[in-house]
Amino acid sequence: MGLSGFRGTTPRNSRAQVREDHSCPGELLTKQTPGQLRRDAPISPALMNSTIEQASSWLGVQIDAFAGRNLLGASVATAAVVLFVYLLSVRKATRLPLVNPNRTFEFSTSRVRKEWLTHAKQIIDTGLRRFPGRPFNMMAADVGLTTVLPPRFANEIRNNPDLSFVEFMAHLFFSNLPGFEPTREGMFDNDIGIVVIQKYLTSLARMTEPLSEEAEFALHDIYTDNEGEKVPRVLFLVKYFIELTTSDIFKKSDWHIENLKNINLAFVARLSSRIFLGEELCRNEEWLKITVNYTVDIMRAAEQLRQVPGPFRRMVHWFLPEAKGLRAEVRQAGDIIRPVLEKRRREKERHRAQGKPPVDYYDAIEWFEETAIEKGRSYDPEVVQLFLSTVAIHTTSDLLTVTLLDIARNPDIIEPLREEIRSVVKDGQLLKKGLGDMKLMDSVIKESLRLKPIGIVSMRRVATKPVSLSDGTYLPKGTKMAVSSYKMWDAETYALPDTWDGYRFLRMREGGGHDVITPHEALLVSTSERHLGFGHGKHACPGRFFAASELKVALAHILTKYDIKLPEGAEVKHRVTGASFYADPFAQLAIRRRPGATLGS
Ligand code: HEM
Repeated sequence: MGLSGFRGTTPRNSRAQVREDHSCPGELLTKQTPGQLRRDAPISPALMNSTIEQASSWLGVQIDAFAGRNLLGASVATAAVVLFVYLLSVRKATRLPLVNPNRTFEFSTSRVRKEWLTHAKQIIDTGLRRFPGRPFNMMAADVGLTTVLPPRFANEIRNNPDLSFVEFMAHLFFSNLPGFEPTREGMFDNDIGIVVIQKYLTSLARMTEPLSEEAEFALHDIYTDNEGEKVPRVLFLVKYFIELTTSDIFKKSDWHIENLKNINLAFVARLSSRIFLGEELCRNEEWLKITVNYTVDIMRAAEQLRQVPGPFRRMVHWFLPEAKGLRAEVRQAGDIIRPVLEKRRREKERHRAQGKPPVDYYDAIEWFEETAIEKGRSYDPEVVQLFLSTVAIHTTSDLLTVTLLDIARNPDIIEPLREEIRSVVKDGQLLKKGLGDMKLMDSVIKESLRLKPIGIVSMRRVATKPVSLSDGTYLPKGTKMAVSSYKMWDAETYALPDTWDGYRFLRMREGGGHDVITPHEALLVSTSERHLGFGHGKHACPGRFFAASELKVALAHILTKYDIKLPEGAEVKHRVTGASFYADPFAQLAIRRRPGATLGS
């Protein structure tokens, strides 16, 4: 994709630019100057190919190419030098103890990797216990050998320009393959995706009203106005008759039970889409399906591709059903978004010609367009929108689910929360200032994120240059690393760390409590090594301000309009898979519309 001279939306046929040569897959990703990344520039093989598998596949391709020209001897010598340098760096990296090594005579890491998927938390806990306060290595199923840093290193590494989130993501997903483009979008400092989040999705004053309006509509559709059990009409009549004639054996239940994760995904997709795509598209069923499914599908496709040896991935992805599905979703997203964008462009043109002021659209379709014009670059509207979907929808709905479950398990907090909501809603309206004044709600969400962040580690990075830590640990170029999140559950940091306490961060904010956090750190959007729920430092989540507002709007509507409780005997079991930590996908919530209730009533 050319970067000079704005050419509007990238034409369809130029979207999937797959390089057909056999050069190192890492060539598409590199640093331009410290802190400023760009694509399309060459990169040394050793930088990206940090696993033996990738290094040997790259060498294999080079040898084939040279052999064809009778230069086998020279290429083998070159290969030997590259391999030697590579092995040297691996040796240095492996000087750190490995917490989950292979058994004797076990030559493949497949058992260890499988075990990591189901027991990563225990593996990391073992490492933290065996090597207290010191970095150690673990073999991870997703990106291979990973150095785990204790939380005390979070501050030290947080703004290090030689530790790249970009390259970590490139390892995790296959960003250079068609269908995966959205995972590439946010990776570069000058990408319009990041710019739009930082510039527009942080100015929340105008956003509160449309979010709140959409919450009203979406709850009606998704949480429903149902004040009673969903019963087929005929059965209902039978029941009604029996009720009239007998006692209350069939007494109509006024609660309905829902899979919380599913309804929250649908709800958050609606709210987010209102801001990302505007009123016209935010209720488009096809789009809503894609915005929810694409993230899950990309994970599945990446998982499948990880099973394929490096050199074959560029070919295999064309036939892999999961990767085909991704390409179809990107195409469909384009079919939905491009006509709207084109219509707006024509309208702008007409207004310009007639000397009228442009229509004031307030959504990310418009912000991407403006930012692309400012930067003089072309872009794919569906790719940038799917980028937003991947970073925003599942993360936010996961936290909404966890928070609602925590509230349902601690029902004493419901009335104080409703009281707070009542105090900030003015004339039935929720404004940005009101969100800021929801201090108990802020504390409640932060507490739920503390106990169940999206990962058991945070700040996953790749070293783009050798890095030495303050304790003398040497991290060679290519080292993949993560910071342990254990301080979020540590008794030295938080009193009764395993207990959900909705008031915890409110007390800290007001300067009380025994916990060692400063009042500023107690805010939901603040990050620190003691709360890595949104990461920390240069790559801390830039969408957290938007997410915090969206969650407060969502919860204000839900809690004032619905009664909620856990179904009888229900147990909530959040899940850890590898380094990811998910809200219980089967958790159910009993919901009942509060008759006549409106926002803030
Ligand atoms: C409750 C919801 C969310 C949670 C828990 C969450 C969490 C995170 C975490 C843990 C990181 C990694 C930070 C690091 O490694 O230091 C991250 C990165 C990121 N998040 Fe979020 N996030 C949420 C919502 C959002 C939303 C709504 C957006 C966009 C609108 C967003 C955009 C991003 C982006 C673009 C990055 C990468 C930052 C970079 O490359 O520098 N997130 N998020």
